[in-house]
Amino acid sequence: MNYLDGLNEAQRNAVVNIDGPSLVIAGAGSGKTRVLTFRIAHLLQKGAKPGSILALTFTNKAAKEMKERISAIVGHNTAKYLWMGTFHSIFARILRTESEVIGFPSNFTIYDSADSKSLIRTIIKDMQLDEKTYKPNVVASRISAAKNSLITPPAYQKNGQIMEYDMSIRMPRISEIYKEYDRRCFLAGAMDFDDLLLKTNILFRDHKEVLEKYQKRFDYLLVDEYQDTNFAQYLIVKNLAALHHNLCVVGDDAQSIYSFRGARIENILNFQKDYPKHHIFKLEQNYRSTQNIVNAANSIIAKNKRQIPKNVFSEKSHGNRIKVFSALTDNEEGYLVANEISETRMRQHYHYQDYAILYRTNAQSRIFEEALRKRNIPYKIYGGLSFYQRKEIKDLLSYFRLVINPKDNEALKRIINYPARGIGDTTLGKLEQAALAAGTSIFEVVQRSQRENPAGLNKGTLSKLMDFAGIISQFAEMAATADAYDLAGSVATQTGIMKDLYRDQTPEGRNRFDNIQELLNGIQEFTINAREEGLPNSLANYMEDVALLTDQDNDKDEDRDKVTLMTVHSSKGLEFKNVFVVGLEENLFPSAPMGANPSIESFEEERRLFYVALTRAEENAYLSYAKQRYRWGKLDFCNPSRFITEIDGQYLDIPDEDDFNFDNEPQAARVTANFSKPVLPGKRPVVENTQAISQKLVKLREAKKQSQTIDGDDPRDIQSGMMVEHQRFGTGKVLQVEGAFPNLKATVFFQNAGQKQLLLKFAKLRIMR
Ligand SMILES: Nc1ncnc2c1ncn2[C@@H]1O[C@H](COP(=O)(O)OP(=O)(O)OP(=O)(O)O)[C@@H](O)[C@H]1O
Ligand SMILES: [Mg+2]
Repeated sequence: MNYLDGLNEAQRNAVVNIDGPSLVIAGAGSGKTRVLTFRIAHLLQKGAKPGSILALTFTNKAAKEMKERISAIVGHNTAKYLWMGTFHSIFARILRTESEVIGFPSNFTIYDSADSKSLIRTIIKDMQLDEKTYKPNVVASRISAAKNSLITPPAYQKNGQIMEYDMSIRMPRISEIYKEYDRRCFLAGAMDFDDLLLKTNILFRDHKEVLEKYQKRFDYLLVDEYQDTNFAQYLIVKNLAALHHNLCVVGDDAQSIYSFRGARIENILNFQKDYPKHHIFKLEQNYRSTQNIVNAANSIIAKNKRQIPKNVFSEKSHGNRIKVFSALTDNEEGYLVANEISETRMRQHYHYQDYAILYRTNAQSRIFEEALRKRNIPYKIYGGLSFYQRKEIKDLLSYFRLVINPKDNEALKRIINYPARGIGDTTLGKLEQAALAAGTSIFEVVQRSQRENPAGLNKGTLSKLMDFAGIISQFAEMAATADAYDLAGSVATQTGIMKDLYRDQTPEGRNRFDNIQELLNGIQEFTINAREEGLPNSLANYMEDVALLTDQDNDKDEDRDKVTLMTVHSSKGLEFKNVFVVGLEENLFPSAPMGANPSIESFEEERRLFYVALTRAEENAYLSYAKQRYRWGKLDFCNPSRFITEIDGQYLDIPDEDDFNFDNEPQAARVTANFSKPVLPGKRPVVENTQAISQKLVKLREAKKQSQTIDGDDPRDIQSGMMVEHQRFGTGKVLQVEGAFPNLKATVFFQNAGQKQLLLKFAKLRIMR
């Protein structure tokens, strides 16, 4: 079959018109990524060289899948030469080749966000600022935002608006921290994630010959998820495409969800201005989801003011309505979801991998993990603390980093005394200060110590430092010839890390040991694969892959048939047969408005995020919320999210439908009307109004539940010490009853479900006599 047969007419047009700038703008699931994939295959069929095509995707996984599909059409030996990956991985690769002209070694380290924060914290301390005022997280995100807008330290200092803002948040010295941070990264031969884009821009700006080389190399540029590019990315693409103008971008303004990381929806809106001679392609048919899901998603995104009008329809079956789960507690929400997975999997022969649970914040995963574990449902989590961020893994990786780039100060600080070799914090502090004073790296000072002793250390310490420098140098020598696996294995054993972990026979200790084994297995696999592909297989090459992993990327083969747990942000571009969008409560999703005057933009972004979540579903979508939830260590009473009420009621399956009163919609309409008006300073009509409505809904439902009092005993009869039975949690003992009727609250310890706080009027407890 010809590959073009797998496309509809609009898609085919977008694939075969290969010359000049093209914009493919279309709703979720309409085949944008497919068009991009087939367009590349088509270019290759028309004789373009694979090495002249650059495709930028949002995750490495997306790039890999795209490459596999293209391989299936044109053959692996052609496809393997394509330049395909995330912005960060592609430009890291280019920087490795070109970095020397901007003063960085080609083996520069990529600092992850933990390294960046740790360095920022050190600088705050060295500047004798208070960490309570200068919160490292806030400083880090200010620096990151500046970099994504291509604002260098000198420009930062000169920018009145920025400086004023920093004053207003009482951190007037962020500009100095930024400057020092930049200097120390440079001394350490390190770039953080944002630098990969910033330094590429600097490279192209200051070295026209380098820019020209890549402009000539890439005849064709393609970008997926263009709506989430930031200014730094936008400018790189614009510069690279300036010679041939063969730039094809695909995106959906309704799915722009990364403004907090500097993404600019304008990039897609301005494409037409930037390239007056462009072609525009609109795709309208959604191939992913049932009609019910597509219609529901359309009904909610229509409420956003700022958008390019789009028509999206599905010709798949009508499908089921979207089920809404209303849970009493966050624990019950977990239970309901796990239960539904078990039941539908059995009944409809789904696999575990056909399910995804999507939440707004990583912290919500725990409840679902517990619920799934109780039912023996296998799952995998994306994001959060990844495998590579675990202490033992980071320790070993820090050795690798130091061996590859001895200037890497953050790595050195982590392992100079691990395993313990008697080099204390005071010594390290002295070394670091000596390095800063001399404008060099800590390792350099360590090496010089024997001759010059610049840090003024005693003999015993000096000899320990020499031993340390000796091992690192020995590995560095080995690195010149050894492959990744041999070198990694030597480091793990000869440093004593393996022995140290082996000695700890507690379950956690064994777990750590296993993790290191797992890491080494991964390195072995990398080494073998690279050798088979004829690609470089040094430890430096392996580390490059690890440094550039994104949230979606830590997928392993053994993870195949598992339920997926991830944030909505990381679900972008993916699809699952069954999707649970959970935690749909005001102030959670949509998240709590920021600052005193929440902007319309930020609400609209939350709505786009919800649109992304809903449109991941192919066959069934579920929405759930809890009325009580533990957040920040205390029990909160929650209102259902406005997003539930904003969906046209005909697409929903709500347990007690009349509570939500969709046929009679003046209230919901009022919410929308207010929503589109600017929010006046000091007034928050949007928030108050919806909350009032949500509260009303909850009250209506509560009243109804009370009038039904199924089975449960009168809450007033329940006393501490009694054995009680709960419909779902089973048998438990009442530990405490507090509050006044009708709002009596009990703490109950359930044999199988653990300790729970329950509002007795909902809990329907039966006293066991
Ligand atoms: N013409 C077609 N025939 C059959 N299946 C198609 C066709 N076009 C797209 N699909 C399928 O529809 C699904 C959605 O396509 P794709 O992921 O490319 O959409 P998208 O527009 O990139 O979505 P998103 O906005 O979520 O990134 C995929 O499973 C894809 O294979
Ligand atoms: Mg896509």
